[in-house]
Amino acid sequence: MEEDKVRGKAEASGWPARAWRLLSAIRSESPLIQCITNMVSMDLMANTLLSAGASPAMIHSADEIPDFTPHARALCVNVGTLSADWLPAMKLAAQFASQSAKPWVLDPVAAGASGFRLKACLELLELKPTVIRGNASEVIALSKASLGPTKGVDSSHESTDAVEAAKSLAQASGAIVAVSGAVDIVTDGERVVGAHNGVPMMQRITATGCSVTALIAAFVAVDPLHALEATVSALSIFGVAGEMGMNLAKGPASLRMHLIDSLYGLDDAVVHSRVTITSFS
Ligand SMILES: Nc1ncnc2c1ncn2[C@@H]1O[C@H](COP(=O)(O)OP(=O)(O)OP(=O)(O)O)[C@@H](O)[C@H]1O
Ligand SMILES: Cc1ncsc1CCO
Ligand SMILES: [Mg+2]
Repeated sequence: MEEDKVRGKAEASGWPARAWRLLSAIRSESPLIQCITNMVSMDLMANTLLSAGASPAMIHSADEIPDFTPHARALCVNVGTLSADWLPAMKLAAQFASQSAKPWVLDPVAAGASGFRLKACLELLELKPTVIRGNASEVIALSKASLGPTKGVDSSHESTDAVEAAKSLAQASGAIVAVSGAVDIVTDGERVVGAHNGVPMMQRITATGCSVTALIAAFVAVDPLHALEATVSALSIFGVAGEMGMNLAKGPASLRMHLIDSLYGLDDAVVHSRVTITSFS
């Protein structure tokens, strides 16, 4: 009943139509998305982008960035398996994106887990990401610029614990900040919007967070002037794919497969009936 009310409110706001329009734009335009990401996530991230209709390229060598990055419609930078030799390429690609006013999205994986990682994330923040997407612990660590109680790449907090941290990070950085969790929170520092889709089993598949960050890059690529709306749409669509996939899954491994199939097969009717996005302020 409560859920019906939330869905009704979301429907009235036009979010499902917007999410469907953006997914359709990705399918028709097939934007090229450059991903510099961790080694765990490469496969799921590339397959997530392909199943949504985008064109992924996992190109991370600094030697290639001057030639390649100008051709990408958006860039995704993820520090999950960071080492000192990868950081300069991440920065170079972010600089190219920023200079050419192309959207780029930062995933600050385990930002509070070590001083090296936190410093790297803070340096990347200086290069003005369009969107930052992390779990609650990552957003809290980045917002406070301090090491945190950490379970490594997994969150020790709920997304709703990180609303104030997300708002202050958005204000300080100028980026849209997204916090994934049971409710995905998205803010520009003033407005706060939530996407209520997804299933808890998505946390049991490694790199679903990384993959939705890349999906955000694809959504922002097709609507760069509305980064908040594109970000929350991507999170909701990925969550809907998880919900549809869960209907067929027996556990995390089959959910991984069915989530990708469901993302590929999403249609107007499913998007309109399931996308649940509400404003918090
Ligand atoms: N309790 C939950 N209920 C519904 N969906 C969830 C829940 N927790 C996470 N999700 C969804 O799972 C996806 C991954 O979010 P999560 O917060 O686990 O990212 P993450 O910690 O960065 O993951 P990773 O580092 O493995 O990539 C998001 O799409 C999010 O909406
Ligand atoms: C498990 C893991 N370790 C470093 S990155 C990564 C993928 C999820 O963030
Ligand atoms: Mg993550």
